[in-house]
Amino acid sequence: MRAPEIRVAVIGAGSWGTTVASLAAVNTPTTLWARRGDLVETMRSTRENPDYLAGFRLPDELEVTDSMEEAVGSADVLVMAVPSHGFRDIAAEAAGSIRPWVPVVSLSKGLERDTLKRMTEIIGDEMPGRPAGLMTGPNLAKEIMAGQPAASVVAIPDSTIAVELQRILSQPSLRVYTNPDVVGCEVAGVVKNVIAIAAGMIEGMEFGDNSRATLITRGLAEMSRLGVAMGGDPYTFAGLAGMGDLIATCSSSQSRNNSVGLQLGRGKSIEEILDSMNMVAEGVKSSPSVLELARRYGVEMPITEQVVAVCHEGRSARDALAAVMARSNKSEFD
Ligand SMILES: NC(=O)C1=CN([C@@H]2O[C@H](COP(=O)(O)OP(=O)(O)OC[C@H]3O[C@@H](n4cnc5c(N)ncnc54)[C@H](O)[C@@H]3O)[C@@H](O)[C@H]2O)C=CC1
Ligand SMILES: O=C(CO)COP(=O)(O)O
Repeated sequence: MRAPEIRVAVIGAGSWGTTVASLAAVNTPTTLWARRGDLVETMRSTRENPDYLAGFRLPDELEVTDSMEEAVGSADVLVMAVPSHGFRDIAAEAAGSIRPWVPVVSLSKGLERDTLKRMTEIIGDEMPGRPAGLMTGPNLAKEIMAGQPAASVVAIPDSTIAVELQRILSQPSLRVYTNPDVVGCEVAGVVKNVIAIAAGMIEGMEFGDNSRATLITRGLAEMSRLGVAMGGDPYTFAGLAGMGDLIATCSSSQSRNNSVGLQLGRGKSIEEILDSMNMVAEGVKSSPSVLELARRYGVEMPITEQVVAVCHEGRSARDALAAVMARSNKSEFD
């Protein structure tokens, strides 16, 4: 049953923003904001987002606009679906229209390049005083849009808001769990993209299941080390936001991060790969920021180190693999 009292605005009409707006629209009045007026016109007339989700019908209830004031001015919940590199500018723009009490939920799995800030920290800077949280988990947009069974996590400190967001975003095919650990969930979403690039490289070099399982497990160790050092709950990394999303992204040919890694593993240059994509692979830009955080918090992240070397310093995937394999002997839990 619809709950007309809560109005949702989703800012950013890429594949994930369009998907989450479509989920919410079935439960409650929802407006999707896109930067480009031509895309808004196309979505209105065809009920499809051909640039990012071709072939999927948008629910009739979903409203679309390119007016920030129209989308945000009357919203009771603001969902930010903009990639991390544009997040602050768009948050600042939305801040001009948002009402003072409205919770803000980030969907983005990246860090701000120069400040190393998480998206909820940017929300705190640009829209101070609003409750800030995120939605994350193993959620490849097209599978969610297709109604395949899956689960997500909503992380926000206020449990009343968390339960309301859970209600608005849930579907018969999507179970939404709550988790109060904002830092852990957010760090997990960022680091899994970096590890997924490495998983793609493994596949691109034509290694098999043992190699991928090793990479995922050691990637989880890196993610947990950094997340716990930053104040996250260790259990978060064994959950949907951590292990769940890591497995999905490291195993899926639909993942953009995995696909970048696959092509790197086959010997393509990073410039060539990025030039051919109209979508965002957050791990490329956030890997140096993750490494800087690791140094700041005094934790080792050897896989991340190699992803940075391949994506930004011209190292080959084979040399990167050789470097991690040649590390000194360790205990599994060091
Ligand atoms: N696609 C997916 O399956 C999932 C994506 N995410 C995260 O959601 C965030 C958004 O990604 P997608 O929706 O996949 O995007 P996308 O890759 O499908 O499309 C990019 C979107 O970002 C917009 N954009 C690009 N540069 C921008 C800028 N400088 N300022 C404002 N907008 C800009 C484009 O207009 C477009 O709407 C990312 O952080 C991603 O990690 C999270 C979960 C699932
Ligand atoms: O975050 C995602 C799945 O949970 C999407 O991953 P990619 O950005 O690599 O496509």
